[in-house]
Amino acid sequence: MAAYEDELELTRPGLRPLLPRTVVALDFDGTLAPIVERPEDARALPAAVEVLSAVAERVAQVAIVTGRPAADAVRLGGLDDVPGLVVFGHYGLERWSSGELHSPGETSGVALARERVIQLAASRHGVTVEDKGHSVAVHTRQAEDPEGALDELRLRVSAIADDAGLQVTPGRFVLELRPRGADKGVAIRSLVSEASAEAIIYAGDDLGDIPAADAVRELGATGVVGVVICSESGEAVPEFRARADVVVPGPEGVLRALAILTAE
Ligand SMILES: O=P(O)(O)OC[C@H]1O[C@H](O[C@H]2O[C@H](CO)[C@@H](O)[C@H](O)[C@H]2O)[C@H](O)[C@@H](O)[C@@H]1O
Repeated sequence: MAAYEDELELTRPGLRPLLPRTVVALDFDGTLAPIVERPEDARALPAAVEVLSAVAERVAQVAIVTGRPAADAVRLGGLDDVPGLVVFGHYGLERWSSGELHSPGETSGVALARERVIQLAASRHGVTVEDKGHSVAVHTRQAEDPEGALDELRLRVSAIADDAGLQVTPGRFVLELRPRGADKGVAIRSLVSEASAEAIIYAGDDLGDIPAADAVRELGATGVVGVVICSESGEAVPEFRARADVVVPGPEGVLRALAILTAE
């Protein structure tokens, strides 16, 4: 237990006094919610609401920044009980706070992409499509050879994205087709700016979290103290782990680190 505390304090000495002026931002899948076979079965750890509520009392802002629709993350996490929580969904395209969702209108190109990836998945055992409204995700975790299936699909999904005017965001056994422009780095910068924060803690694990980690570093150059936590439950991508100050054992480790950091 002391190890996290030591690591967090050693990584950024003086972080604790800055907590009232700190933003704590977390990814959802793999960071608050353990990875599961089917996206619809993901749930935040039962302790998440209690820990995040306690953190919210000590810091300037608690936020979730996820590739999921914001409302899905709130529902799957039971997060509407966390005071003052802000949830950026679709990598920042959507914003949820105090029960209100701000979401853009229909995103052009998604209907075409949806139709084409459903066709693609239909002939491939274990390849599934998650329809997220503003984006679609092609998952291979349930295929016999998830990595092989992902590799086989990359070029085809890329061609569909080009035709639909969308971008492909790869992740763990998933290729997402989504509107260009939003990324987790933009979301992190706006959270820090809105809160006039002097410190930012970000926890994540996947490729989509890299822009957030890079934003933390860029903000560091402007004097904002930053800590990047990698949630490692056996699947964190090396590119994100390499950017982390602290590696903790999965969602339980993330909650424990936050509880230690914000303990009185
Ligand atoms: O930004 P995140 O909150 O990490 O969301 C990224 C994507 O996560 C989800 O997929 C991942 O988790 C699933 C459930 O554990 C797992 O089955 C899948 O293999 C992972 O890639 C989610 O389904 C996507 O929509 C998110 O964009």
